[in-house]
Amino acid sequence: MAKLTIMDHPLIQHKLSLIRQKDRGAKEFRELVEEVAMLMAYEVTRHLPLKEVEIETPVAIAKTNILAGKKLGVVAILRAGLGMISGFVKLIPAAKIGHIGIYRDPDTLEPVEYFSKLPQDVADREILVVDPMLATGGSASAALSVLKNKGARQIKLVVLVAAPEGVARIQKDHPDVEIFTAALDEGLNDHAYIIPGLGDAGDRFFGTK
Ligand SMILES: O=c1ccn([C@@H]2O[C@H](COP(=O)(O)O)[C@@H](O)[C@H]2O)c(=O)[nH]1
Ligand SMILES: O=P(O)(O)OP(=O)(O)O
Ligand SMILES: [Mg+2]
Repeated sequence: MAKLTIMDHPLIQHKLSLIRQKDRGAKEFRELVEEVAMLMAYEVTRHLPLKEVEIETPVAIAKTNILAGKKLGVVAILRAGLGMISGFVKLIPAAKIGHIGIYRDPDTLEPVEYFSKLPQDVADREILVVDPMLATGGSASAALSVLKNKGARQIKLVVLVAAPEGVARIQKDHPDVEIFTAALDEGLNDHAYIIPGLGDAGDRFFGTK
């Protein structure tokens, strides 16, 4: 079963509380999502392999560590996932970026795919899929299937807020995909919005409602 990690770093928790507040304007919302995404990128890359190299400091030769060069990709589920990309890329500038466009049909709540553009070598990269909200899990499950159909095998899912229903869906459909979230909320309302959640992340980020 997919492992679930709740990122309880105090800075992540504090900033998420600010993001959740309904009167938070789009400007601050965007800034905070970027900051939290950066902190999450820091946590989710803890396992990256290092290699020892020799460098010359102003004082002496030092044996020290650098990243071993594992290839990474960050894939945003549009639109809301776009908001997390800049935070990830600030910490992992060499990562390639992919986009998968999915919206939820407002009546059926089923995911509707409308776009996909991924790095060509997606199968050779560790892929970090980002979307602020994991509600029913339909969107993330569909995005993970798109990636697997293109050959991706090492995938992690990174969200700001998850509902237990969404976690269960990913653990059932994609038991190999580790999930990272800043919060595990109570559940879903009748329109499949996360309670208490933060509303529609895409609309809040882009100011479309
Ligand atoms: O509270 C919410 C719930 C969902 N979203 C948006 O929907 C998808 C995820 O929904 P699933 O039911 O898991 O498919 C996510 O991409 C968000 O864009 C939301 O913003 N707020
Ligand atoms: O999942 P949705 O329908 O909320 O899509 P978007 O991220 O474009 O708001
Ligand atoms: Mg939306």
